[in-house]
Amino acid sequence: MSLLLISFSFTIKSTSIMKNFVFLFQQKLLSTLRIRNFHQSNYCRKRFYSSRRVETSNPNRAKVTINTIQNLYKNKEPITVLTAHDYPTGLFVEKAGIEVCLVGDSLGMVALGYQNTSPITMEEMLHHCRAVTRGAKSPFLIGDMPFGSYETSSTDALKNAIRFIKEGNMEGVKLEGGSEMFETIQKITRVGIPVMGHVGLTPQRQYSLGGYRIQGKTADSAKKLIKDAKALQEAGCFAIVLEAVSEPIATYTTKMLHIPTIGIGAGAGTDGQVLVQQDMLGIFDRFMPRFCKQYANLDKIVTDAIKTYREEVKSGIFPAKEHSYPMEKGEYEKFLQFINENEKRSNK
Ligand SMILES: Nc1nc(=O)c2c([nH]1)NC[C@@H]1CN(c3ccc(C(=O)N[C@@H](CCC(=O)O)C(=O)O)cc3)CN21
Ligand SMILES: CC(C)C(=O)C(=O)O
Repeated sequence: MSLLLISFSFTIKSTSIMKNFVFLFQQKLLSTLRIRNFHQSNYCRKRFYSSRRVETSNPNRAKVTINTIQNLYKNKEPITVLTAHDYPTGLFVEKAGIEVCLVGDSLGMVALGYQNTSPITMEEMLHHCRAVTRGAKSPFLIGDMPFGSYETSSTDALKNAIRFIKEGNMEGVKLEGGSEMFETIQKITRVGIPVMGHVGLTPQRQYSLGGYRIQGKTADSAKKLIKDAKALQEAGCFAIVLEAVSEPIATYTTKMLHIPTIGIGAGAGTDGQVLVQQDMLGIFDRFMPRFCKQYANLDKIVTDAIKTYREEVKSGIFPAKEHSYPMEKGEYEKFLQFINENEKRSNK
């Protein structure tokens, strides 16, 4: 028995010695690999990537979750939302510290040039959602359900909402409409997909609204808006966009609800604000709603830069020496000699 115990403890010891040995070996291997990787990456950068690297992520930002949004709301801190439609615009949202990134269907107009938001498809939206998430890592990500993807039945809506999560890498969806969307919103939120409601000016219904018209200007229209907002809250929305709504009614709705309202053209009384990125940067040529503040005139900056490039190519200023690649020393002479000899041979 004791012999058995001794041999048993010896086996344990020897396996633990073996384990230690393997561990040390792994550590050594890892450190060598790390050094190799370090050399390799430096080597790659120097030898193969002559382009300059730029900052691609924001390590100082914590991930924004639905809890962060609820905390902002509780603490009465305004919630900032901005649209993005691809990698660079997603990266701008990331770097500027915006809390919620909305891949809005307005991208159909501002990025794809459609006349309105009606034609954009699920496939187009998902393609843009994926691109945005490569740039916007920290913000809470909301995908906008396109016209026709959620109205036909609550099952269709749920299927498409799930596609936004699985194929678009989104964390929630937004859909337009009021009390008539109750069942649909319930169905989506019950499987754990956060839904952002959207009332007031609902651009997907522009034909029945008679165009992009401000809502909640009359008592009757205000009554309907309030009823709709309440229904969205009851259905389980975590927030509601109030678009182009008269300021008093947007403020009233905000006070009435216990979920945050995100305004666009709804005045200063909402819990957060959302703008279309191209509008506030001055790169959308079609219209500029009164509610939008233009924080930059990128159209002019970009067009001027491209004009200068064109002029410099025409006049020979670009490319300069620093934009060109030299050959290795003495190699061009060698090359010329080869050409000369070849010519002599073919002339014979
Ligand atoms: N680039 C862009 N920005 C947006 O804000 C936006 C889109 N696209 N596409 C979808 C909807 C359409 N939106 C719009 C478009 C125009 C007006 C507009 O011109 N409104 C008039 C007031 C009209 C009235 O008095 O009823 C204005 O002068 O602001 C408003 C909202 C908002 N959304
Ligand atoms: C304007 C915002 C709220 C939107 O719905 C969009 O960008 O499509």
